[in-house]
Amino acid sequence: MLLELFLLLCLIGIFKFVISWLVSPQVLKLDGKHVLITGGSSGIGKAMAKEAIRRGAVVSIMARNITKLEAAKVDLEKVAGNNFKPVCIVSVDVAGDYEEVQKAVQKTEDKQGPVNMLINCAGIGVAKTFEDLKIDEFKKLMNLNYFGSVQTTKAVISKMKEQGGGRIVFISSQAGQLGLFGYTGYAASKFALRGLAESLQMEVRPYNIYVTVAHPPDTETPGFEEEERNKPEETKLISGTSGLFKPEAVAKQILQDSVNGRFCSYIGLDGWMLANITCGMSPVHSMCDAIQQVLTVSVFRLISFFYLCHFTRIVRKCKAKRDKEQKEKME
Ligand SMILES: NC(=O)C1=CN([C@@H]2O[C@H](COP(=O)(O)OP(=O)(O)OC[C@H]3O[C@@H](n4cnc5c(N)ncnc54)[C@H](OP(=O)(O)O)[C@@H]3O)[C@@H](O)[C@H]2O)C=CC1
Ligand SMILES: CCCCCCCCCCCCCCCC(=O)[C@@H](N)CO
Repeated sequence: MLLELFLLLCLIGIFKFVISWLVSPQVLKLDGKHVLITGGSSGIGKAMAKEAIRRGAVVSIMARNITKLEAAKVDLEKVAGNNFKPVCIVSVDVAGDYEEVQKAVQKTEDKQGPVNMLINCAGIGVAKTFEDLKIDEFKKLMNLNYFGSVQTTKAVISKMKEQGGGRIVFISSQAGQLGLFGYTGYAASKFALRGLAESLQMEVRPYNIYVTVAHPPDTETPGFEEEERNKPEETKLISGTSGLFKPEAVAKQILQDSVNGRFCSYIGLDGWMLANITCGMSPVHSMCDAIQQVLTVSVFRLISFFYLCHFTRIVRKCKAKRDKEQKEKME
């Protein structure tokens, strides 16, 4: 009995030691730090810019449309109140020419100093069946959602290493954790970010740089409204299980997770389950997270069968409904 207790204590000790060695990020104080946000003129990116300003950061935003950028600048500068710091705006296509992206990043650094936190939020959601998605749409999704993030990250990483630390955030999606109806192009582009982020994290950890991949559910943004217009019924119903969130709540969570140096950022109950079930071999943030993952993976896998059953039924029902409608039309 005593020996068993001793062995158990030893095991806990070793576990604790391993985890503490795996990660020990310090919380990054955003006050006075330069936060650069791609896609910062709308939706989640704009909400993140607001949250960063509230925390005292110096903010730059990049997007293509200059009118939207200027309008966002006015809105964002109101948030700061007495603590006014001008927001730097730069118009650039993050999925375009790499030299242009480099120049754009340089412009923000000339004004606001070296980037302490990069948030890759420029992206687009397109929901269509595999058959309906055009090859050009597949390419556009990968080009913007994946390569866009590669380009801006590449443009900041060397200086961030030299500075001795920082944060990189990739905005993926819950559709970057599981594939679902309508997202053959979109989910692939978001899954790609995870491979990039895991590999990059291993490379840059010795430089005190922490990478975060955020997996938001449906969020009420202009981009989401646009995506909803011709979204298949199946995608709407399946995504709907995770609910619809406010950009402010999503942004707050992601920023908090990034300053804490967490690899995975999620929100909501489904988000929590998905984060645990898809943890794979991603970096672990704390003892608490490690225990949660070890204990919940198999239970959540079991629960996932019920979700999958539910999704299969949705797909079958929608097909039956469509077949019936088509038959009625023919008659
Ligand atoms: N809303 C949702 O339900 C969810 C969204 N996400 C992800 O969050 C991110 C933001 O989404 P959301 O806030 O809804 O999107 P919005 O459409 O509201 O905002 C997108 C932003 O990205 C900018 N942008 C788009 N294309 C480019 C480009 N080529 N170069 C530079 N900037 C660009 C847009 O400005 P401009 O057009 O002027 O360039 C805009 O500022 C996306 O990556 C999306 O996939 C993830 C999960 C859920
Ligand atoms: C234990 C198992 C738990 C399983 C939970 C499953 C929940 C699945 C919901 C998937 C939602 C996908 C939303 C994508 C939103 C998005 O990225 C677009 N709106 C972008 O515009």
